[in-house]
Amino acid sequence: MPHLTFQAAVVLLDIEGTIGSKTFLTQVLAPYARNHLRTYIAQHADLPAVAQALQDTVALADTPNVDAVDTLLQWIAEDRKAPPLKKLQGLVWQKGFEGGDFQGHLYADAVAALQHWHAEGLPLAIYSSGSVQAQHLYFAHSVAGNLRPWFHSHFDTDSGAKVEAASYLRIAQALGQAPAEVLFASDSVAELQAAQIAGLQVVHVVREDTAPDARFASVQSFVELQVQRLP
Ligand SMILES: CSCCC(=O)C(=O)COP(=O)(O)O
Ligand SMILES: [Mg+2]
Repeated sequence: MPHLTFQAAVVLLDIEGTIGSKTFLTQVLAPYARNHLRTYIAQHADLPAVAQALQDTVALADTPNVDAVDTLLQWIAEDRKAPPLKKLQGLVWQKGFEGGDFQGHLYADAVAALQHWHAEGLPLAIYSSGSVQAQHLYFAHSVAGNLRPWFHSHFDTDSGAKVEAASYLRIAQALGQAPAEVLFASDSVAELQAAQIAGLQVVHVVREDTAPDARFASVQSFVELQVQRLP
């Protein structure tokens, strides 16, 4: 039974730890990227997106003069949400998603809530560190089938870092909504703090591997959350 009710014009959702499990990223997607990254880059170095990501990796690297691929592999090991890594991961994962090696993980309660909100005409948007291209793959090849039509918009760190309030203001503007009319759901307290500073409504999603935080209204499952659509 729902015990938390919000009124919103758009629901903006984080992926990892919120609607999908963290372990899918750490146990499935990250190892796949680790195993295929070097070969992928060698075969696609002429693609502008790959060349740009390599250039950005060198610019962001903590240690100068280290091979860009070694830096990227180190970032995978640390689960670093570095934008050039996330862009490259999306490209590397394409074959795995399209070939059926894995499907985007989604919690059953999240699928039910997304389906319900979509059927009610409530626009749904995603804001993830995963690139928009990777998000498209994730939902086109999810455990619940092709859910891409359910989503109105996708945002990644091209809109700014997820821990900066300005990013949420940009997203609200892109959605054509006042910040207060957007509800943001995430497992990350730092993200919720940034979104709240920007004026969004926020809800903390506390899954099995997330520490609760008394500062935020929270749910353990989307079954507990009701969203009434603002006109
Ligand atoms: C959609 S790509 C897979 C998820 C991913 O790479 C990621 O970094 C998820 O981060 P989030 O901001 O959704 O917690
Ligand atoms: Mg997350």
